[in-house]
Amino acid sequence: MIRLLRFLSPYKGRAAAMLLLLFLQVLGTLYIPTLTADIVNRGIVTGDLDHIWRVGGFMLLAAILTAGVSVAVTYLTTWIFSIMGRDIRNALFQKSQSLSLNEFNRFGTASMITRCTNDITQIQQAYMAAIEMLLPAPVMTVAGLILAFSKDTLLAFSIIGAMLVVCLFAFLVSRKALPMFARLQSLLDRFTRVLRENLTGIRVIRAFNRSDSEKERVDQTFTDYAETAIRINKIFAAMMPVILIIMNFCTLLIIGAGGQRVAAGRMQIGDIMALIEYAMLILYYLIMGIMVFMIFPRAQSCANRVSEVLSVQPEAPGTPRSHRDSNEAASPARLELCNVTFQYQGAEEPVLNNISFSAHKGQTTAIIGGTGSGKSTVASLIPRFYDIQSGTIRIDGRNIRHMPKRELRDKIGYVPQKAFLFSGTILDNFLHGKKDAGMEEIRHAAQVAQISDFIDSLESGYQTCVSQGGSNFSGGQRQRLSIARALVKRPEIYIFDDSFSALDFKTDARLRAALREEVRDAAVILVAQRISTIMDADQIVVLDEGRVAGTGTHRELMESCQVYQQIAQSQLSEEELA
Ligand SMILES: Nc1ncnc2c1ncn2[C@@H]1O[C@H](COP(=O)(O)OP(=O)(O)OP(=O)(O)O)[C@@H](O)[C@H]1O
Repeated sequence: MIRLLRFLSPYKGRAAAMLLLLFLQVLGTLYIPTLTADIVNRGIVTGDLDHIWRVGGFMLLAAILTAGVSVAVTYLTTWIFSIMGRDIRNALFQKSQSLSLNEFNRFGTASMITRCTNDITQIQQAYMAAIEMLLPAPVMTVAGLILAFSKDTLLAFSIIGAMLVVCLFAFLVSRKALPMFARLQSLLDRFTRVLRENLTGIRVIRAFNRSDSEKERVDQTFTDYAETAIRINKIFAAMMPVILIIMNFCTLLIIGAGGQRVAAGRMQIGDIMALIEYAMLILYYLIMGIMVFMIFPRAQSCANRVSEVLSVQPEAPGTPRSHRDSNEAASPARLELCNVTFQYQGAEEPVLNNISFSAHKGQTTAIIGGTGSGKSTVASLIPRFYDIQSGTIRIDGRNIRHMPKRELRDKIGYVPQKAFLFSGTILDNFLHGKKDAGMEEIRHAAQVAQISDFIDSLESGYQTCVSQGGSNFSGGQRQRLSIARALVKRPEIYIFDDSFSALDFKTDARLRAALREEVRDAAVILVAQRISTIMDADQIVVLDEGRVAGTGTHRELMESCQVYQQIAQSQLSEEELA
């Protein structure tokens, strides 16, 4: 919690004003009982009406001012911590964008969503409660006790006695409640994860007739969360009557003992009223302070989870350099992979071993291989979604580790295996490729991607709404829209990660023909499963269990590479093979 206070620094002035006003609010709150005692002792008891009016008017003014100050404190507290929450969320989001996929996977999407939403809300609420309830507590207690002692020593000690009983009781309650708060947070993570899985995987669940068992699983998650929350609330529900009994008992004690002292002439009646109010204020703030202490561990565990993400040092960030090193010789290749070895975090062995190939401007380099041979992994290493363990990847002779990620990714148009569209309009999705793209460029990209006829046939054309993830389009349409989005960007390197798989053969062929013209200045990396998609490529890299089994053209590989021959034989007819 302390570490996150750095997010307050831009609002130091307002925070200082808030603390000053809070102090004034406490003073005002304590001043009113003193005036009450004065009215009773010197006005009511002596029948001095003037004194009652004078002090009563003053008391009204003090009450109005204190109320005004308290509104200002609440306003400032809410403003500061809402803005602070926004800033933490922004920082967390930006951090999550800068993490490598390895680092991101360590937290998981569901947990990242909980950290960005609920965790920060918990932190905000804890800070606000601390300001409004915890901070005034010591001032209120010390000042209240001083005032109580100034009225009567014995009765002031009875207030201290009540405070000790409240503290002991709160200690016993907190021992039970604190572990439950920690459990509640991890249950919330599970809750988000299961819910997300069920909502995104709804089709699979229905197709496999798993609705009932999934319903049970979701229900169990909700129940676990609800039961823990109910157990916590029960503890608090039981706590409140006990605390009220302690407060009432303290009031009775003050009235009983105070009455005897008034009868003995050692105390005035108004002092009893003041003492009761001091006792109530002290006990109220003490209880509120204790409550805040109880919600603090939960907020602390949320703050730890947020800080954990914020403090991640980017994995082997490399040193951005604007120029080539002396050992980074100018290379004719646009993209070069030299002895690249890569292992996923937590995996037992590397998925790629000593991969080397070069891709040239104006040429298509295809990557083919069996499922799980590492094709998509190669594609994801080029934009540095993951960092390699050994070897080098160069673009125009520059090691990609020495390039700022933004510069690197500006050079790349990446079309992922699973086409992903953002919610918004078709046009918005194209503009993701290039913010300032004109309509001409966009139409041209759509034509090359063989999707312009389809868009034109839609009633709202480029303004057609895209649902979350692009679910209102077919797989093939989503793929072509994703390809068009990459084309709008006009990058130096295109990476198509099995992005033609959902297209029929005719569209696939037409798209590749149009693409050849379009990408003359760029290097194209084309990952595919279908041999017909890559047969015409200038160069084909064959992967087998994370190693290069052969490199060459279709004709060369048909003669020299056994793995390629097997793939070709399984897919092509006798005629095509001949
Ligand atoms: N995030 C990950 N963490 C751990 N292992 C992974 C991860 N992603 C992929 N793998 C493993 O790496 C290997 C290569 O996967 P990759 O997706 O690159 O294969 P592929 O050749 O593209 O397969 P396909 O054609 O089926 O898409 C697989 O064995 C896979 O299990």
